[in-house]
Amino acid sequence: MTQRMMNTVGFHADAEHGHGHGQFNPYISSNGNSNGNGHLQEPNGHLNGSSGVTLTLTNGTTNGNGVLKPVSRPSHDRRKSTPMMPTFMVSAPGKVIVFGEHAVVHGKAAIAAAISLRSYLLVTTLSKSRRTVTLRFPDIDLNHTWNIDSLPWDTFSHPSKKKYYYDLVTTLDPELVAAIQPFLANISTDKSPDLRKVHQNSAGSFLYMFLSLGSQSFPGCQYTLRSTIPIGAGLGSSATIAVCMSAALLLQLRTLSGPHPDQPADEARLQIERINRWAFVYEMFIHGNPSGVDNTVATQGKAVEFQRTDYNKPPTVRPLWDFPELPLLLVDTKTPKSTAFEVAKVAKLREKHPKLVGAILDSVHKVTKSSADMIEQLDFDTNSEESLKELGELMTINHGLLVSLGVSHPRLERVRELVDHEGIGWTKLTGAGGGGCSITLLRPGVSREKLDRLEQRLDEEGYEKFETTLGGDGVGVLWPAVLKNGMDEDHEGGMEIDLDKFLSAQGNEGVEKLVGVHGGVGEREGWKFWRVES
Ligand SMILES: Nc1ncnc2c1ncn2[C@@H]1O[C@H](COP(=O)(O)OP(=O)(O)O)[C@@H](O)[C@H]1O
Ligand SMILES: C[C@@](O)(CCOP(=O)(O)O)CC(=O)O
Repeated sequence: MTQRMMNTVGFHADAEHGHGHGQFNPYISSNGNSNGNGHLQEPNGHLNGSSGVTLTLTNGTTNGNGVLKPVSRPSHDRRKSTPMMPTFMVSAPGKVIVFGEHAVVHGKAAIAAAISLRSYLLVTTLSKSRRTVTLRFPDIDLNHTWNIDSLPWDTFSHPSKKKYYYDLVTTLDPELVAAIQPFLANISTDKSPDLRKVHQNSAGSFLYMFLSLGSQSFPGCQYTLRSTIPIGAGLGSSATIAVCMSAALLLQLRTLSGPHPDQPADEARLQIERINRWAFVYEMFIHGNPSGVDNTVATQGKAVEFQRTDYNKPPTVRPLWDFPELPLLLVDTKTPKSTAFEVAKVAKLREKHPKLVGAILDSVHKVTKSSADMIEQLDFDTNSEESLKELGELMTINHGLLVSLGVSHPRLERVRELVDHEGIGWTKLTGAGGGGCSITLLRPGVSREKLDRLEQRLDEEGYEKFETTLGGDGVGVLWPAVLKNGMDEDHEGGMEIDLDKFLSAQGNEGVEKLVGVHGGVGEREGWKFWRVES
């Protein structure tokens, strides 16, 4: 029988959610109206922007579990101070592109699936008197603090520039990018030029989003990120950070409803859409010309067919609910690459040979569409050699087309060669190429001996093998940051995740054990997700 991943990951009856600590509710203010979708409207009929939301929500109180409850007050009341937000956490998954990378940047279709490796962002609100915002990204040795009041709010809030949380932003405004530059100048001056550039890029993406969405009244806070995804390996690490940051800021601004157990799928979809839109802005700053597929999968999770034909419009995203649990081997070449560089290389090649490269991109598109059709056929069976062979052949073709676009790497070709030599399966690069990761669809019934031999060779040659499942949940929220993790629990059976614990968790295992969405034992109580699967 065909094994379908959707049965194995992340699906629980709603009744299991919403108990324990911190459940979100749509926040309807006393003077704001709901538009029927649980979204706030200003009296003038417009949806609130970030500043509007801050205003209308300052009358919320918590129920002791960090759940905000709307409280009515007459409109002439003095504005009261916002109760301090509990420390909370957001998380987003990495991805593999199964078909269609690079072609997707040029308007063709791609299929991508979420993986179980994830990024985790802890958001700590500071006391009212501390007017600073800090990025703490220990994985890349970045720790930088700005004074909130010194940031260029005037430039970003000018009526000709101001953007709201519901806006679709498809290009970066050069004037706003320029306004940020002075605030990047003194970052990591003691680090190597390359690392400094990475830090400035991360910080720039953050500031662009923070200044676009926030306002000067934003509380002081610290954003601490840890990730179990290898950086720059083609598994969408940057998109996970983009999604975590977007979700965190939108939650801080209280512009999101949910996630909560009885949330209608349509409403959940809208929240996901909003998070995704701002994650795309972050990605634009990091990569220049992203397709949006990475942030879409990191937000929505599961597996999707994605296509963006017009960059001024949202992409077409078709969830592949029945995406099969493919027997995949994920190999990291441990060769760093730059997505921006590889994407620019293909664009240059296309400029030089428009017809030829156009034909290659069209072929990739056809491969992607054929594989989507194949996967969705009822008789596709992950235990059948025939089904896997058909899909595997499409992977081989896709890889060949990527080679002809010039984005493979000798280390990727070496994996393919080793796999082909043993007749173990079908291999293609995944992500931007130029290094990074490959995926191999394993042929059923391959002997353990052959697999061991391959693993030994890969090990000897400095490759790293990852075990991951495909199609897990998208962006998740832990509000407040309290978890049952079998460690040092309090009398209520939960453990507060504080900054020190988070920073001192040892390696990927330590992070997973402390805060992991799954923690190795299925979905954990506490983490909540926007459910869009209907
Ligand atoms: N754990 C992390 N902590 C901080 N920043 C990260 C982390 N992982 C990724 N990034 C950011 O994402 C960039 C890598 O993105 P990219 O080149 O697209 O690789 P990937 O293929 O993994 O997405 C890094 O340069 C950094 O800016
Ligand atoms: C090459 C591309 O299709 C995927 C890049 O993925 P990654 O950054 O290598 O994880 C670019 C994009 O879709 O924006």
